[in-house]
Amino acid sequence: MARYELVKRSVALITLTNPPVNALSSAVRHGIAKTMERALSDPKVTAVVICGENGRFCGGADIREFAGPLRGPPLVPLLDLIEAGEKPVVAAIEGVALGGGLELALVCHYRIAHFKARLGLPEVTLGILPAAGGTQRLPRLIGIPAALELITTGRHVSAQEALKLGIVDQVTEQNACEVAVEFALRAIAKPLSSRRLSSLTTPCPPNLDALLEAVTMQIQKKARGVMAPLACVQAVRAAATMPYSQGIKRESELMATLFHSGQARALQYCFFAERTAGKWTLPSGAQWNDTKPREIRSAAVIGLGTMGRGIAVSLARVGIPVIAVESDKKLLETGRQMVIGMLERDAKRRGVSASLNLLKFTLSLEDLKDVDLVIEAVFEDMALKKSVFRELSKVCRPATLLCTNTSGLDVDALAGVTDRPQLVIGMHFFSPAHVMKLLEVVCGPRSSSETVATAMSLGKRMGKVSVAVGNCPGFVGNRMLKPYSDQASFLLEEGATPEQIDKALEDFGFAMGVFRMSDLAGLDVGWRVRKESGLTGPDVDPKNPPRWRQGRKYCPIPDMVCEQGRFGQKTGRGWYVYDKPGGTNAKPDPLIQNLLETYRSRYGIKPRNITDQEIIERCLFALANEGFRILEDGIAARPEDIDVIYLFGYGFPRHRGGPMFYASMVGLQRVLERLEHYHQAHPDVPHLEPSPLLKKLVACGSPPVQKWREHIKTMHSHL
Ligand SMILES: CC(C)(COP(=O)(O)OP(=O)(O)OC[C@H]1O[C@@H](n2cnc3c(N)ncnc32)[C@H](O)[C@@H]1OP(=O)(O)O)[C@@H](O)C(=O)NCCC(=O)NCCSC(=O)/C=C/CCCCCCCCCCCCC(=O)O
Repeated sequence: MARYELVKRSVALITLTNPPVNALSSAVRHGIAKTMERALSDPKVTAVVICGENGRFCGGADIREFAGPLRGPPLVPLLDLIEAGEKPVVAAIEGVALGGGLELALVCHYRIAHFKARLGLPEVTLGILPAAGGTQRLPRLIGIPAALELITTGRHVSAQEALKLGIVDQVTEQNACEVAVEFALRAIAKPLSSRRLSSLTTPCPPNLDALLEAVTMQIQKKARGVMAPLACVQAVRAAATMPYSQGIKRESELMATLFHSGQARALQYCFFAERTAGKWTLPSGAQWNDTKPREIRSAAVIGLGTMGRGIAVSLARVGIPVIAVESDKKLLETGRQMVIGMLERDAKRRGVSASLNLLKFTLSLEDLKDVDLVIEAVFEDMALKKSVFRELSKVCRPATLLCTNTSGLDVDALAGVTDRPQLVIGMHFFSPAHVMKLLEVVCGPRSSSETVATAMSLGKRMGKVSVAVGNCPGFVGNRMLKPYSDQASFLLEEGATPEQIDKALEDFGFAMGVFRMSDLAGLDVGWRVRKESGLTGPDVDPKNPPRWRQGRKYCPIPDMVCEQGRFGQKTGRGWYVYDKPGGTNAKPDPLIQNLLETYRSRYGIKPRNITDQEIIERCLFALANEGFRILEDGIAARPEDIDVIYLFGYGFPRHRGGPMFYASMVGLQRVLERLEHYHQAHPDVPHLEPSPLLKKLVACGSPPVQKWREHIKTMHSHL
């Protein structure tokens, strides 16, 4: 796990060999300990270079080991030993030096980085802190403000920024290993004491307390309830106020508070879930690693509304020529200006030039005859979409992939009007499409494996986290949203207020509660969908009981809010009132309070006191309950896929792991009991009846989330 060679007759070259990222597993730590001992004790060796195999220095501690008992040599004494050695040690950083990888580099006396390398201490994103001396050595090297920023955010820096900050000594465009060996030979005669970071005094700003206080407040505002960044601040404070020997103890105490925490487990689960989500499998057996995607050299986007614009920008900025189509001249011109503006701003932010030459705008679908792939992003109306797909089927060459950006309509019905149903697939982007990372790739029953592979690979190329899902109304994300927001509406009926529900959800960790989020998205969107599905509006039979639709209890309060022209932020009024249309400062509105009181008295509902616990349980357990049904129906292949969709598309707090992981952390038995309790208390409220899969998992002893698949794999898959 660490190779040893003698190069240039006197330099010991130690190569970490644990592909793909040379993580510091127990075996690698053993390897480092053994090879370092050999290098330090061999009189022929005058200097040491440490590098990583396959052009990657080291991706840090082996995160998979955190779940089990800790074995092998502990990192801190091993790293202290390297730093204390009397022979110069040079880190040759290629690829990445992250977490424990950077901490390893920090105990080397010199650091040479390849110009493409990235460095950072991302432990905070895994719910822990850089506990191999990183919180003590980095501040000593680059000062408190810069170290605090890197450690509390986990941000990666480029080699060039690392050089400016003083993290590395040299950046090279050549082979970093060879440069490091030459560097090591020159370092032999130089004294090492000033290169041992643990022996340095941390350069301290005069306003240390104020700085730490400001950063703490910033963290509390941005990452409410998240523990790791706050522990990082305390560890950095120790670097500023204590000698290394005490600081490292404080670092380890703080690590002990985080290491086994639910937040650390959730965040580490998210890390792996995100990577698992890209590994799709179809019922045919075709999967991500045996199906070659087609190369997409050109694309088209139909419709330049909010979604279409964002999609066009997402394609063009990764170098794909895009033809954008609108139905009339005025809309085309507005869309053109918007797309160009967005692309220019995006390029400016990234410090690159805007690829405007890749864009073409047209009114004619005929211009799409030669493109490799089309993404339809017209109004969410089945008849309109069908007419577009019929037309595309006529004008595009037979091999063109036809994708729809519907947020919930039947992808197979669209495939059915084309001459190539196997090349039709859903690509459900989230708004704003050039910003949001999530892409639901909706596989119809007739989508070919090559089509799935191509859509998934295009998503990755656009920097999206792509998840393959099956075809059903609302797919995964929007299907689950309904039980969640329905519970919130029923809670309003029963006595809660929008601000109380939002506060409970925001205290749980959501950036915005369900009502603030609806105000942001626009209440008219859901109203239109409800009208189209006959839940409200003129199509409802007047003899229908007012709070009953399609055989279920129905809460009409959201419709009543819309009937008053309150469409959310854009109209200055929705569930809240705003200082102006488009304003963002949400204030509770007495008119909504009146509306709720009038409604309750009209239907003889006696408002009751609703606790935050009930809000969280009813909204989130109903959400997860629908997730279990989605797994049963084979619409999502694994709970990880659902969680990734909720993390990246719906702002589910990452430190809670996603709705399915959260349910497993609460305990499936408890979730089942609470759903049964609420279902008994409110038998007519939909979505509270526990799903068969939840009951089955509890009956099987509540296996961990990674094992649920074993209990559902025999079920029918729509994927
Ligand atoms: C940028 C990357 C490195 C590479 O990205 P990319 O090229 O896109 O590749 P990926 O798809 O992401 O990854 C490829 C596969 O590699 C797996 N992987 C990646 N990194 C790791 C890792 N660090 N460990 C394990 N596995 C890893 C990944 O899952 C992929 O696998 P697969 O192909 O899907 O199967 C990118 O991967 C990346 O960003 N990686 C993570 C970098 C990171 O976050 N590093 C920090 C890790 S944590 C760390 O280093 C901590 C250091 C402190 C050490 C503390 C020691 C423990 C002390 C314990 C104290 C306990 C107190 C207890 C108290 C008590 O019990 O009493």
